Amino acid sequence: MVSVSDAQAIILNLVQPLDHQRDTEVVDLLVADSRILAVPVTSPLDFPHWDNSAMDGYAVRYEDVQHSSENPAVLEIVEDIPAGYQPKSTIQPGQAARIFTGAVIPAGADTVVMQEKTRREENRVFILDAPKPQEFVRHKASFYQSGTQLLPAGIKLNAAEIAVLAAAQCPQLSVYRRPRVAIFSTGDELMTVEQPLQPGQIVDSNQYALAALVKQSGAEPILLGIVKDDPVALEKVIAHAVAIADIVLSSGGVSVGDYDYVDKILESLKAKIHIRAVEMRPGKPLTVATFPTPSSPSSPSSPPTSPLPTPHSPLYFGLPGNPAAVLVTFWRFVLPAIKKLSGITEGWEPVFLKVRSHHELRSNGKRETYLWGKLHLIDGVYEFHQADGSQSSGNLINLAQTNALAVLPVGKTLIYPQEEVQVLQLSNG
Ligand SMILES: Nc1nc2c(c(=O)[nH]1)N[C@H]1C(S)=C(S)[C@@H](COP(=O)(O)OP(=O)(O)OC[C@H]3O[C@@H](n4cnc5c(N)ncnc54)[C@H](O)[C@@H]3O)O[C@H]1N2
Ligand code: MOO
Ligand SMILES: [Mg+2]
Repeated sequence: MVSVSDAQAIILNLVQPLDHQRDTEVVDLLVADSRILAVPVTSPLDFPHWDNSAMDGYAVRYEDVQHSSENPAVLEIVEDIPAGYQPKSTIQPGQAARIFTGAVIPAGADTVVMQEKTRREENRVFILDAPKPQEFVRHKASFYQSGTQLLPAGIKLNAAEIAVLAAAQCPQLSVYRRPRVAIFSTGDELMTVEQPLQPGQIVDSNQYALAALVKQSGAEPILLGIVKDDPVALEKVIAHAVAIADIVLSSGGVSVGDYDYVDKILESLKAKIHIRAVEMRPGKPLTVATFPTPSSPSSPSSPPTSPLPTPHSPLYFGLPGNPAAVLVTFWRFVLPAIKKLSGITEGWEPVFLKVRSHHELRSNGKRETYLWGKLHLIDGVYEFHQADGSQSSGNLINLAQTNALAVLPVGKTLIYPQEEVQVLQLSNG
């Protein structure tokens, strides 16, 4: 059994990020949000493109107005310059141009006086207060110099990056393709959400949970359905899954029961098993394996998803079947792996915050324990509230609305109310 931190290190070490040449696609800017930029972007444009005004007011020569606080300068207005127009005149001593925010500074002027510090009389303006030299001029290239790197590869495109790319006139971009994550559930007791349940049967909620988690991570879920606890059926699905996906997630069948076949089949398919159990609760029986190359081509009876180009090295997670264990192991281990695979160059690891606990929190101290609940903001300070009801890994119901997991390290059995506790903040919260 490995510790949680060793498991994280082993897993991240196994992840081969997508290739910046082979694993990319071109997308329109309007649908590029949340994608990962695959090539650095440079622009032939300076930002600002030209000296422009930061205020509505008057473009002036500083030397004309420097003593205006004691003795207001009176300047002749020679031109009106709204945003979007190229000025025609060169401002001479004793002259000014009416100018508006974002408009091009005319030649000869070097300073803008805001409107509120002036008085207008027909085509003359009185400067009532001396500005600072070059005040309210946004200088050409002062935000960005053309030809230098505008955005690096490996970043997620959110609203700010999309705005930058739009301003730099990039209507299309090269981004990493979405990682492909195959998902299936194992168990004779499992039914889909539409099927009537007979005694002993339950709904395969893990498939739905994992599909949502994978989609939220930016990856593409490939749903392979429910597989019976039957070695032949399992072997066929696993072989297919590793041929078509970057990451495979199965749930169930990784403990020591007579019908827990996943590890044996991975071995028969020549997978290398790196982790069989992790010192955590929930989530102890977690299998992590790699397939150096896809073990077989896509079988004819499988869904029509084309194989990934070889070589690719799929990473297999055999998640425990208990519903809480599935969510916790996804958040703790699978999500960082998807992030690293996706081409993001940094920040794959989970984010832990130190907050105070509202309640007493308990663990048996034997495994690193993850308790689910909610972060509340109390007077600007986060407080962790454990979910009411059972923290059994078979209980899915009180996981609804979870936005954080409190973490009690091995050996820690009790956290007092108001004591500090580490929490894993969940991005879906
Ligand atoms: N003798 C031992 N028994 C168990 C151990 C152990 O160390 N020794 N570990 C326990 C822990 S901890 C966990 S977690 C589970 C993991 O079991 P498996 O991964 O083998 O999963 P299953 O046996 O197939 O199912 C466990 C449980 O989860 C329900 N389940 C399974 N799949 C789904 C699904 N897709 N959707 C909803 N619920 C699902 C299943 O019905 C079982 O109730 O093993 C413990 N046992
Ligand atoms: O470790 Mo298991 O996931 O608690 O039920
Ligand atoms: Mg089992």
